[in-house]
Amino acid sequence: MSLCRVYPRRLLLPLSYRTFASAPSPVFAANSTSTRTKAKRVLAAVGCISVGGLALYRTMSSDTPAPSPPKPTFVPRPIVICGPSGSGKSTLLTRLFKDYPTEFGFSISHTTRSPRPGETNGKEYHFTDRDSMLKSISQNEFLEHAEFASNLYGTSFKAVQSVLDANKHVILDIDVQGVQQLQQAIRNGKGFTTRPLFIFVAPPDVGVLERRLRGRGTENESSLKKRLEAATRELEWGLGKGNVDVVIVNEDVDRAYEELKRAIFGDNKV
Ligand SMILES: Nc1ncnc2c1ncn2[C@@H]1O[C@H](COP(=O)(O)OP(=O)(O)OP(=O)(O)O)[C@@H](O)[C@H]1O
Repeated sequence: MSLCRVYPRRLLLPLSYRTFASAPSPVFAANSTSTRTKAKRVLAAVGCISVGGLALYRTMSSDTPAPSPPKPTFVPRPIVICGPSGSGKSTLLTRLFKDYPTEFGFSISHTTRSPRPGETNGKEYHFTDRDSMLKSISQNEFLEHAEFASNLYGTSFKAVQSVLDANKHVILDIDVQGVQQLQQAIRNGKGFTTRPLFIFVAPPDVGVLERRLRGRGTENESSLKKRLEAATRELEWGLGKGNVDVVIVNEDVDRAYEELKRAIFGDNKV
């Protein structure tokens, strides 16, 4: 289903680098009653209404007070950032959260990987063990989950909800497998609906990616190899036509950050 058939143009965010040729339909999966209930809460909070199994973003009503400048104005919408490990997602998001502390909230993923030096449980990730995570997944507590470099990663409904409860636009930093899973569920049209903005952050090339990952000093040779192998597949997918809404090539970080803001705010960025 074409995105533009579902959404009147005025409801779409301004995007740079649009690749809408086969953009996923804006349907959000929920596969159990309890999951559907949670999904309903999530969707209600992001300002979506369900129309015939599809979602339309609620526009600002006329009595909604206009945001006072210089704050950016944009339709509330989940933002999904993905891209190879080391491409610079965290670097860009750290800037965004610093510059817009009240607008955005990070959906804190769960992972079974060990914390890196400086990471705190409940801040960068909810660090957990495989058995607990598998149990939660089987109880439909996760919006998406995937295995990457021998560790599980996932986004719980609760993590998304807690950002929405704080009245912030939710940002998900998830790996490509998680995005593919989310998009597949969306295409299956199982139930409740929302359509995130999908942004792919790419390195200039894999050689640069390797140097950055080595420079970060967080990987051993084995995990580095897995990340680089995955990167090749992920790049093929991310740069493929229509898989995401926006591609940002992070060569110069300042320029990449400008592109990120343009993708999110259009021309309304401060
Ligand atoms: N444009 C850039 N130029 C040079 N170095 C960069 C640039 N962007 C990011 N880096 C550096 O590259 C390394 C990887 O960046 P970052 O940790 O943000 O990647 P990531 O995509 O969040 O990785 P992961 O998915 O593994 O968390 C960091 O050391 C960061 O400082």
